Amino acid sequence: MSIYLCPEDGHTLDSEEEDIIKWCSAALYVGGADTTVSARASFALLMCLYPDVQRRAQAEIDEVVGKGGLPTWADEASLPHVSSVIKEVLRFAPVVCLGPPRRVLAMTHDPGLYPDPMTFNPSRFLAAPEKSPQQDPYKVVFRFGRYVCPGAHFTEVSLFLNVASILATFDILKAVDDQGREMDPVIEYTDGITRIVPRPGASSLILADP
Ligand code: HEM
Repeated sequence: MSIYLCPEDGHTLDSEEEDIIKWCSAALYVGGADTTVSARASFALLMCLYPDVQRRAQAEIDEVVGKGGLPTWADEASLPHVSSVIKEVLRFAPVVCLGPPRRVLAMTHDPGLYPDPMTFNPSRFLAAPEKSPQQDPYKVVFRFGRYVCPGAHFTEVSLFLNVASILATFDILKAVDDQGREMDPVIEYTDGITRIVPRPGASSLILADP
C-alpha cells in the first residue's frame, strides 16, 4: 500500500486520501493476519492426525518437483493432492464463521454437498472415472457477492506456497510430552470472528529426510 503514499503524478496527498490509505492498509492487515494463521494451524493439526494423507501429498511433490526441490505456483496444476488437502482443510475447518458467515460452516458441513462431512477426506475433491469432484469450497469459504473476501486470490497462492513448501521440507508429527510420549491433539476451535486452533504446540515440524 505504501506505493499509494507517493502517487505517480507527484501530487501531495490531502488528509482524506491519507486516511483512506491508512484504513485500507489496516483492513488488509487485520483481514489477512489471523485468517491465514488459522488455516495453517488447522493444516498442521490435520496432517499429524492423518499421516497417510500427508505422505500421499509429499509423494506427489517428490514425483512432480523432485526430492529437495521447492514447489512454485507454476506446479499447482500438477499437484492435485496438495490442492485437495488445502481445499479440505478450508472445508473441514472454515476460518471465518461468526454471524452470517456461520452459514459458511453449515454449507461446508452440508451432507448434501459433502457426504460424510465430519470426515477429513481430501480425495472428495479429486476427479475419478466414475465420480465428479465435490464442490470447490473456495466458492463459499471466502463468502460471495458483495461480501466476498478481497484477499481470496492472494490467499489461494500464499496458502498453496506455504503448504506445499512445508510438505516438501518437513514431516508434521504429533508433539511429544516431556516423557517423549506422543500426545493426541483434540480438534477443538475457539469461537470468534476468526476460528483458531486453541492449543498451539499440538503438532511439531521435523525436517524430512533430504
Ligand atoms: C484463509 C484465509 C481467508 C479467509 C477464509 C477469509 C475469509 C473472509 C470472509 C468470509 C470475509 C467476509 C466477511 C463478511 O462476512 O463480511 C472476508 C473479508 C475480508 N477479508 Fe478475508 N479471508 C482470508 C484471508 C484474507 C487475506 C489474506 C486478506 C488480505 C490480504 C483478507 C482481507 C479481507 C478484508 C479486507 C475483508 C473485508 C472486506 C469488506 O468488508 O469489504 N482476507 N474474508
